[in-house]
Amino acid sequence: MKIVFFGAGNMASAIFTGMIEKGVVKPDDIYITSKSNRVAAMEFKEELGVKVSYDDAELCRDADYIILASKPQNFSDVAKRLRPYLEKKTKLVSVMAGIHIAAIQEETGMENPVARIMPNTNAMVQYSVNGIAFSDDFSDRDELIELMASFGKNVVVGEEGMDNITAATGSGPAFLYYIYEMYAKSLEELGFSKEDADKLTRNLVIGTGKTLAERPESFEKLRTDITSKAGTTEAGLNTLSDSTIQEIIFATLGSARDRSKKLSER
Ligand SMILES: NC(=O)C1=CN([C@@H]2O[C@H](COP(=O)(O)OP(=O)(O)OC[C@H]3O[C@@H](n4cnc5c(N)ncnc54)[C@H](OP(=O)(O)O)[C@@H]3O)[C@@H](O)[C@H]2O)C=CC1
Ligand SMILES: O=C(O)[C@@H]1CCC=N1
Repeated sequence: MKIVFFGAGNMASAIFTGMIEKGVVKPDDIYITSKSNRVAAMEFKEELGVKVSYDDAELCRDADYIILASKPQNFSDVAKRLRPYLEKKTKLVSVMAGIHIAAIQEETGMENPVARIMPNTNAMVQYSVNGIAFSDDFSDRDELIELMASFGKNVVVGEEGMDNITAATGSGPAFLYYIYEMYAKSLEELGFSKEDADKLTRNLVIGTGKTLAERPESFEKLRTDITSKAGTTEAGLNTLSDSTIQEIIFATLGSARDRSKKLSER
């Protein structure tokens, strides 16, 4: 198997590190290339044993998958690198937000099979949530689904579902980090030192995440288990649910989804 990453940034490295750590591909099967940051690429070569190349003919030769992992605005440059050498049998897998399958086929000029995937940075700890949408001619879908299962849980959607997935779980970790940031800031306001506020918030989140991983009960049940009649949790929740938190979250996801749609207007 030969998997080539065009882009070796946050998302690409989260994916190939996840795949290698789970052992579904050998480091030797992975080629990476970047635009200009050769130092970062060489560090991955040293740490993980992946291959680094800037020879586009070598990269494209006999590739099973080419992963498009640049920013959407750099895609035209990537397509320019691919066009002279891309082979018809190679499947393209795009991580880029908001670029449609048809646009990828048009820019690369070959109409290769394309899958759009939308993971998140939790791929680094093998806990991504991945949306996947396939072009009609994409064969052997299970192989890609299995590769992606090495770094997260998969949800196959139609291409029209990708804008929502991008908002919900692609950008999702950033929304949650922002909430944790505000939680820690509030702990500082209560009087904790910055260091303790960070430690308390971080471990609260880790512990809650581990509980969710182990207990299948609904969010509501887990919440009510903690809420004593006329106790502290109830008092806090009365304030939390009085405010417009669901509306704020819904509006946040809506803005992210709309931006994903806008990015696809090329
Ligand atoms: N970050 C996230 O949480 C998520 C990101 N995505 C998507 O993943 C994609 C990448 O994002 P992210 O990893 O954060 O971005 P980064 O900026 O971290 O990485 C972008 C990479 O693309 C490389 N690149 C740019 N131009 C070219 C080129 N012409 N040829 C080859 N490589 C090139 C860059 O190389 P160099 O460093 O040399 O410039 C860099 O390695 C985006 O399209 C984004 O929509 C999807 C899900 C989640
Ligand atoms: O912010 C972005 O556009 C990308 C897509 C999802 C997460 N990061």
